[in-house]
Amino acid sequence: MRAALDAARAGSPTQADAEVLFAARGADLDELLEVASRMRDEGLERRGTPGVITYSKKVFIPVTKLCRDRCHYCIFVETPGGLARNHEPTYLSREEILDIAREGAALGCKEALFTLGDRPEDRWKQARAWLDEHGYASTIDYLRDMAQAVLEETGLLPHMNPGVMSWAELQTLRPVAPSMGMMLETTATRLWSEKGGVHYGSPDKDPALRLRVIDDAGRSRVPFTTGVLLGIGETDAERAEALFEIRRSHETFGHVQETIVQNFRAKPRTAMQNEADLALQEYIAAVAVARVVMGPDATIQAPPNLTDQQELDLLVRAGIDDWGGVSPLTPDHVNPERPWPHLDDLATLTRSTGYELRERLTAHPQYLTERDEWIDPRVWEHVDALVDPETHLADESASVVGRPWSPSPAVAARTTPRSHAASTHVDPAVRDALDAVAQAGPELDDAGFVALLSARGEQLDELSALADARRRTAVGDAISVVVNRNLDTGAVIRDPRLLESLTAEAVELGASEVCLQGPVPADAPAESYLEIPRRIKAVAPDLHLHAFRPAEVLDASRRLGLSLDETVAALRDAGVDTMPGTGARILDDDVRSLLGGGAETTVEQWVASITAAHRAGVRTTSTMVFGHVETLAQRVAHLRMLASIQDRTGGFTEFIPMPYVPWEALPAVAARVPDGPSTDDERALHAVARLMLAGRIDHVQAAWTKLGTATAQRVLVGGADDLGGVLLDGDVDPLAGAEAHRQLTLEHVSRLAAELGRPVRLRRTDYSDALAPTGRAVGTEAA
Ligand SMILES: O=c1nc2n(C[C@H](O)[C@H](O)[C@H](O)CO)c3cc(O)ccc3cc-2c(=O)[nH]1
Ligand SMILES: C[C@H]1O[C@@H](n2cnc3c(N)ncnc32)[C@H](O)[C@@H]1O
Ligand code: MET
Ligand code: SF4
Repeated sequence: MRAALDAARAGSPTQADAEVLFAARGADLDELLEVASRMRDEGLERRGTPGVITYSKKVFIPVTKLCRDRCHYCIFVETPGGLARNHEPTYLSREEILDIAREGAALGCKEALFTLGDRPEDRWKQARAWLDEHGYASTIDYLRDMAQAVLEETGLLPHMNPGVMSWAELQTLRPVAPSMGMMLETTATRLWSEKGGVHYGSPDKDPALRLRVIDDAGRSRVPFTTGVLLGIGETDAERAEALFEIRRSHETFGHVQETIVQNFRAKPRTAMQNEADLALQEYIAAVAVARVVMGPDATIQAPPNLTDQQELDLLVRAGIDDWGGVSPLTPDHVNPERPWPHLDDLATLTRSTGYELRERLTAHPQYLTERDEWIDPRVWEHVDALVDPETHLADESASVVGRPWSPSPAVAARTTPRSHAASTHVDPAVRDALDAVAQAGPELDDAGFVALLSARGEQLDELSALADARRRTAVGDAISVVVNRNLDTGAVIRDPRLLESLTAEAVELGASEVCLQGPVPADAPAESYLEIPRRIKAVAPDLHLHAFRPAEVLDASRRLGLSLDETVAALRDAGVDTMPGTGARILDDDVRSLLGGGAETTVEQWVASITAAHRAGVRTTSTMVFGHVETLAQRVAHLRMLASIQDRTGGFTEFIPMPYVPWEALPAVAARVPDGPSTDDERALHAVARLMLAGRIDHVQAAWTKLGTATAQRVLVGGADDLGGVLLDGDVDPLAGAEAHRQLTLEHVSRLAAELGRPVRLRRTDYSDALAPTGRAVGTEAA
């Protein structure tokens, strides 16, 4: 205990320290509280809000109480029979939802908390029937529509808490909600997998699945609320593990805006009705442990209705800086027997502990100051209307009224007033380059293109518009997409039957392409490079095979003892149709060695294998990874090099700009370069690529797995024309592809295009038209 307290004081408790600290009592607990308090104060000081404890004035909207899970502690969940007995609806109607939100707005509430059961349509035919009757494919689709209605009709900001969300569902909800959340609850898998555990029989409570949702929210740049639920059968070691998992995800993605430490309250009529509530000392210690694990810059939230009022001061001593959502109107439907304290009482109580109660918005200040990255442009205007521009907390005097919601992120971004400085920022070099490129197109000199890459504000909008016009002339208005699946070369070699079943499934799902990623492992025969394509073609002769990057072509050439030309010809004859031109990074050897730690192919090698492919009649994509250590001039030089290869070979099908993503980089690189490029940078690069490559490479792809779908849409109206592949996961082995879990459905693609007022074109890998797939799963998302 002594060592653990010292480690906490020094700001570096290990997971083992944390485990010990949960048991602090008496003088040890006093010391822990003091350390946690000090840490919280240090963080508040750094954020410029010393002595402030926040809350969000909210209404609670229980959209549906049906749920496919059956958590033993939950009193919120209902069966269709139970709903009928209570005269409660299957889903709250649009009018019921708007009534709650309107009444909340009148009381000054600024958050609409949508909390509901997980995917009820998968378990209850009544839920499925209700959605069908109202024209919704899923609960999540209904939720998106209702959040949009709340924004338009009332101005409240939605916070989404619908349980487990897929990557695509996160993308679906992001345009209507500045923040979302899902409690991790616990990492104790046994509570889920073993009979008798509180999560037994609840598919959405698999800790591995929940951790993936939390990570996916980070990848999607969604300000995210999560936390632990204590007292449901977990041990101190498991509590420590859960907190460290939340910390790990936040250290990777930077998105955990608050960590809730929620104490289980025993409920009547649940399987756990006879379990004791968590003892006060134990709970207080756990809150303090959460603070010392998450650190001074984190927000630690404890709900003020789950602890008795006369004991709330202990939570403040334990290091919280937030009370979460508090409602002057609606009950906490998850804990309906525990009313929230009156806001005046909460303010008085907070003041008596030496702190000031202040209202915040559903997204926390640090995410609102970087709204381009964290907040979808479609809710900027709604957020701007309620935020205090100094503190980025709530403007408590703002009037909460509905505002129009534009389906297009590009339109929303253009029409939301920018700060004065941003919109009037005029760079004379950019002005000259814009004028020149409008005349000269790709003939503009390098310095001109470098200037364009730094365009911002209205000048960036002008650049995007120029590129958009050039795109329209080159390829028309359709947004193209290919139905494909990724396969990991190593995975299909390790399991000898996987390749055939994944290929057959791809055909059945309606894919026109499979893409093999990664090298043949060193301990497998080099001939696998030829055998895998042959086996794929034996199962599916019409499937397009997109396989082997330059790094793999080089590896195959070395191991097969063939020249590059011979290698490519052999791969082609074995069934390879086209090759991914990935691994180009920035075509500059200094930059490459900085990024790859020496393991990277050289520029010469990359170019040699690409041009060998082109000579053999095998077309390739071309790529770039930007926004790390390279200069703007190096970006321009990279594009020039691709253009000159294309002038010689004509072998590139498209250009795919990929923003640098720190969490996919080598740890040493991520430590050096902790952030990816800004959205402005991404828009400028796509526009410049379109202008520089005009007449040479017709297609510029929006890499949605890396950009996120909102930024993908913005670059699709700023030079790009293609969405790449939908990346089906399938059911046989959903983890078989490198970008597993990040899949688009064709429905989702249609919606993204429709929001931009553009048609979709299904293409094959070579950009010829593809037949509409008849596959069973392309239109719907695998659950
Ligand atoms: O009233 C409640 N609000 C809950 N909230 C909402 C929370 O009070 C606020 O809405 C957030 O702090 C955002 O402002 C949650 C939000 C999440 O993202 C995840 C879990 C919860 C849990 C609860 C809860 O049990 N009761
Ligand atoms: C909204 C959040 O509330 C938590 N939750 C659900 N039931 C209870 C309960 N009886 N006591 C405390 N928290 C609960 C879950 O973790 C859920 O994610
Ligand atoms: N069902 C979701 C979950 O458990 C939402 C909160 S519980 C009512 O995460
Ligand atoms: S806690 Fe959430 S997932 Fe579990 S039964 Fe209740 S509503 Fe469903």
